[in-house]
Amino acid sequence: MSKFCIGLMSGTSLDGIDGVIVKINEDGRFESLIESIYLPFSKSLRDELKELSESQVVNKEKLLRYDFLLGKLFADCVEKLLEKSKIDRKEIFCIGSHGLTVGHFPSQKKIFGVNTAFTLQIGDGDIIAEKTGILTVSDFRRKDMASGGEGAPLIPFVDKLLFYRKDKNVACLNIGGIANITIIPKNESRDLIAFDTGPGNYLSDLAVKRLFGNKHTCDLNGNFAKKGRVNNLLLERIFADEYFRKMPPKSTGKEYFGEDFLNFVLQVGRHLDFLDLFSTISYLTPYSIAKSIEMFVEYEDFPEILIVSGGGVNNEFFMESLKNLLPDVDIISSDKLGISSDFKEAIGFAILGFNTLNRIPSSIPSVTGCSKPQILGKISLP
Ligand SMILES: Nc1ncnc2c1ncn2[C@@H]1O[C@H](COP(=O)(O)OP(=O)(O)OP(=O)(O)O)[C@@H](O)[C@H]1O
Ligand SMILES: CC(=O)N[C@H]1[C@@H]2OC[C@@H](O2)[C@@H](O)[C@@H]1O[C@H](C)C(=O)O
Repeated sequence: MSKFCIGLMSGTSLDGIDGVIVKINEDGRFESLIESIYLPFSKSLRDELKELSESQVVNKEKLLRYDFLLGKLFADCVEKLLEKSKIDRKEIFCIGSHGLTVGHFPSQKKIFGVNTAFTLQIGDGDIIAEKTGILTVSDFRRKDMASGGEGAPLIPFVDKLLFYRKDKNVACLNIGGIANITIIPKNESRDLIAFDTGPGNYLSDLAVKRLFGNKHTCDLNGNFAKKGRVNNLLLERIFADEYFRKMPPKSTGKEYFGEDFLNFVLQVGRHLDFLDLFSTISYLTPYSIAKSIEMFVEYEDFPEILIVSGGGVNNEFFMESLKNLLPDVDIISSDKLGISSDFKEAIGFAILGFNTLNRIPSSIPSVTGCSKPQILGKISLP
């Protein structure tokens, strides 16, 4: 019998909460999207979350209170989903909640002789379970990290489930705050490869505000970027960043491709016209994605189709640049294949929650570098 599951996601763009109700069959296969909702954060909440997730100095009390606050906002999102869908909460098998990442430090650092690496997503699962009365799985990344993995990306499991094809190598690209890809070889005996390619909407959102004023929350449809000309010298200088040279598994975050990175680019490109400067910053996203895919040119896994999701699908400059950079790849939005590009990750966390409760491992060693496939997350009983 298939089951209703709820997925909740709040990503690195800090724009709001995506929530879905999906139907999953007993083998763990996605059947259909039943309901979806997007709850944007207010401007002042965004600013607080930005401070919390970017500042090096953490206000302990603020961190803990926001852990609670987000738990409550995620629970509100569940209530809205139930109301909209008219589904009784007793019919929901589980909630899978990603939370909101406030820190992600996957590279090893020795403290008191011990190698450490960890990640933190807030929006406590206990609060969600208590307020909704529904079994909740949260905190998905830490078990992977505990076994030596990067803790990200986790959606590749879902990408394979949704998009695997026998006849073609497929790549799934999500352009969220950070961009990431999953390469799914048609030859099932080959390993899945997935990693964060680098910047995504977050860097573009920061740059648009800095260069064109705070009234802009993003580069709507890529309109500013389309007006400028990419400066190749600046592009090569910023593409020289060591993250782009690293081999997968690798993951990154706003700590890396955020304010500090933007300050560096603005400093190096200070002599440029604002539109050209912005176009170049923006171009770094499709350029680094295309270069990541080109790495596979010599391999049998080179993707013939690129299925794109995430808010970046709406950025025409990103999409047009990708098409020019990858002329041999068929680039389509996941919407064309029946998976909402806005809600793919929320759908993913509903599936990951279902996996946990069915003891299905969701992390993949070839993707995150964990020592063995892990059953992820923490379970909060209602
Ligand atoms: N019409 C549009 N034009 C340009 N950009 C857009 C448009 N609509 C959404 N975006 C971009 O998409 C972003 C939100 O993307 P998304 O919801 O995929 O991010 P996320 O889930 O926070 O990211 P992540 O996958 O990194 O966790 C916005 O911050 C904005 O930059
Ligand atoms: C630590 C963290 O929150 N990482 C996110 C982030 O946003 C995109 C990219 O960086 C990806 O690695 C990941 O999210 C998706 C949902 C994932 O785990 O697949």
